[in-house]
Amino acid sequence: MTRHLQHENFLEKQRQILLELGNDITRVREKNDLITLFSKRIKGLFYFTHTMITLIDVLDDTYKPFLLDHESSPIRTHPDYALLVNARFSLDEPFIKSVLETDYPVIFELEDEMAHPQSPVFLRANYDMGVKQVLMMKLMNADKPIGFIHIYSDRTDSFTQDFKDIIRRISSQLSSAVSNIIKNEDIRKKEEEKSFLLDFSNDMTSVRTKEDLAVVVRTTLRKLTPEGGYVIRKINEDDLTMSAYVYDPGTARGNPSLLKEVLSAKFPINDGLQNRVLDSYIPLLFSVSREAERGIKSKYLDLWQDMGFKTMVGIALRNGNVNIGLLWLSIDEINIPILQGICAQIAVAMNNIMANEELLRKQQEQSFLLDFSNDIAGVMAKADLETAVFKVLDRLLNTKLAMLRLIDDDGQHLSPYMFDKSLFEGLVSDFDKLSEQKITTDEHYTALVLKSSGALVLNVEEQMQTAHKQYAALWGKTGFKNMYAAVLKVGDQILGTIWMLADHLSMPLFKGICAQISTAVSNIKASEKISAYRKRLEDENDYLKEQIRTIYNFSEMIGSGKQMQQVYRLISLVAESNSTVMICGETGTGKELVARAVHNASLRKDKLMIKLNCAAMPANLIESELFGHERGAFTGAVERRIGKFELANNSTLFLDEIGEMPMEAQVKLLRVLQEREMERVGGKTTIKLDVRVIAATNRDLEEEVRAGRFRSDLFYRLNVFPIKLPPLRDRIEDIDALTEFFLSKYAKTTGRKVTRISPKVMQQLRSYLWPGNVRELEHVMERSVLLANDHTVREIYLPDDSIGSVQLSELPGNRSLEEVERTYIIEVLKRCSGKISGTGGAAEILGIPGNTLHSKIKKLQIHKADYFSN
Ligand SMILES: Nc1ncnc2c1ncn2[C@@H]1O[C@H](COP(=O)(O)OP(=O)(O)OP(=O)(O)O)[C@@H](O)[C@H]1O
Repeated sequence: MTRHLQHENFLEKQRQILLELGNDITRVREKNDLITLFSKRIKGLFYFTHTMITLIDVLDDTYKPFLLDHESSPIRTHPDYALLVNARFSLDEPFIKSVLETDYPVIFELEDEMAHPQSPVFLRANYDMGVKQVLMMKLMNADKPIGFIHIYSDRTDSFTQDFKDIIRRISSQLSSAVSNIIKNEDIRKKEEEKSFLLDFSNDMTSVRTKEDLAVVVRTTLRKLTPEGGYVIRKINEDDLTMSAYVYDPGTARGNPSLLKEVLSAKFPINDGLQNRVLDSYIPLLFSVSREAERGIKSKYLDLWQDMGFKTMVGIALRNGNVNIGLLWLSIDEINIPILQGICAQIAVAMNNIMANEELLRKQQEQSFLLDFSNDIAGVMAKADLETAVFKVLDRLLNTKLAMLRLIDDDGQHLSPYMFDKSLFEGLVSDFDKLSEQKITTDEHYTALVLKSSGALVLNVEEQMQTAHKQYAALWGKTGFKNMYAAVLKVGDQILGTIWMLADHLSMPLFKGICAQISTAVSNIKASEKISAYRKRLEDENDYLKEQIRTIYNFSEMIGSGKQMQQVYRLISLVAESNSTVMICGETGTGKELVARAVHNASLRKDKLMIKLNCAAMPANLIESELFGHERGAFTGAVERRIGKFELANNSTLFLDEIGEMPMEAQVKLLRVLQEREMERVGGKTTIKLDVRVIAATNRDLEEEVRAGRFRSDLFYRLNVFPIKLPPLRDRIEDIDALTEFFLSKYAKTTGRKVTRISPKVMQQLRSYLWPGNVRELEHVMERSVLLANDHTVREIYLPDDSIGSVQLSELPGNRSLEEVERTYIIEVLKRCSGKISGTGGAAEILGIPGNTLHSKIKKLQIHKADYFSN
């Protein structure tokens, strides 16, 4: 075959191969097919060992392997092969620059290149594996270099002019094929990103809690970086620091105590690293070692180094424009859209979780406060408050009552009221002494809390650095981080201050607890005041009872004559029984005294005897007086009133002047005496009674019964144990003793030193008839003591000397007592010009109540004509 023919054949073959290569290139879908097909076809024409296509990255002025002809590459057994495949090579060195400068293929002898240290390392690897030459040509797209085709040969004469021509001719086809592959890869990558984010977004819809979030984020990030670790840090309430929120150290193994420390620490936002992430709108990639070299001292950097994380990407987590935290992820390569997509969704989820947590916290706080309010509602004593407070603090966990101080009555001082003794046990030797101290409202911390809006929180460590560290030093010893203080007040009234130690306490919860303690303290104080007041009343009551007992002492009944001896005997007999006693006797004979003597000698003596004067009550009121009434029982009954019967329950009811009781009331009284129970007027409930009744009258009740003015059945009910008191004129033997008794009694009460009575006066006293009985004698003596000029009573002032003496001298021995009384009353009435009661009235002179005089007038049938006639 001629040379020419040979050449023609070669050209034909070349055309054929180039045509096939063109077809191949248009069909290529898988990027590595391109290089293998290319190699195969070209190898049909020329000799070479292997080829490679590298791509330029304009972002960092590098180029990196893109398509590799693995199978035929002699360097695939080279120890650095794996590194080289993933390496990036600088565009800023003479070797590659010479390729970029020309539109033609360039051939290099590797032997020569080994002399240039700047030449890319892949040349050295090829050289090491016996490669001698390399043909390089840039690949262009739209007038811009996008990469290079490398063809290597282990011979020195492979790259002939024909070879170079062919490469130059197919370079544009190769370029567009590479561009297409890049475009396709881009599209596929975007689709993958989309479906990745879609999957993530689907997973995120089920996230409700921090724990859910941790699971979804871990699964997703593992897909991006199977071995990487991450931490999501949340900005703390102080807006100055960040703490770990959700994390996963990945497969890295680090120092566990360092990990624990970093996870529980608060890191300042402005640490030179985190602030850069928060300020950036795109994810930032950091080299851990470079940042450490730059002088960033954060502990988490030490941890990353310890865990072997080389590069970390930081992405801000934002809600709208507000930073809420950041994500640190250990990863080598960053895919900005994916990371931004993930972080946007994490931020939304975190926001929802935090809102949920806040809602839950509020609900928990409310139910907590409700429980506390139930516990504290009925508290009326300090001990109960103490129990309730310690119980609530126990439930709060790690919160202690350091001190509750109350403002003294002077408004200037505060005294300790309550505190947790166990808190300071063993910390201060003389805490008891310290806790007893009163402080003033000017004391630094007290003034601080009083000036506050109601509550404040003090950082113990910070306070220990201040000039006022006396208390802070003590707080510091307890180990708690914060002191929570509040003013205890109800309305505008400040009651005191409260101090609680805790590491963390929700302010709304603390305020809620303090408000309830305030109410309880105020209730306790009020209740203590009421108790003190009641105690005083009880003491006064005891004193009064004692007084009454002394005044009306059984033993102070004067008179030891035969008749009075009999009376005493009857009193002793009946006292201890519960029998109804009926005391009869003229006015002033001492019926009430006897009634009290019976009561005081009875088992009911510790209770007050209740007295009702039946004559002094209008008939229409006596019923309500006896039985009480309900509100609205009748016009004027504006509120419920307790009647004498109810008051006398378990004691004695003394019904004085029973003979004057109106008939209607007599019926009601009878019913109570029979049934021992009653209802209030207008009331529906029956009240059981245990009342001992003592009645007294100066009327002849049997006569009253006969005359139809007193119910016989009631009379028999009352007249169970009658005691009849003799008139004074029938027991002249007692007059001396009584006179002596009243003399000393009134000398004492008036402060006059009157000690004796002249024999003349004594004689007068003995001979007087004493219509007003002992009461009259008592009054006479009271007046006489006041009028005496020296130590001796030399004159007495009887109502009217003339009456007494005249009557005495004129008294015929055969007149009945009634007649004498009648004459005497008529005389007195005459002197008073018919005036019966009131000042200067006959009743006053006679020393008897007006009603008694009225009854006597009626009984003795004294008519106006008798005393108005002359
Ligand atoms: N035996 C006595 N010893 C000392 N004081 C007496 C004695 N009897 C009566 N008195 C005194 O006389 C006064 C009148 O007594 P009291 O009120 O008990 O009489 P009364 O019979 O109930 O009178 P009236 O029927 O008017 O109610 C009282 O101050 C009482 O202390």
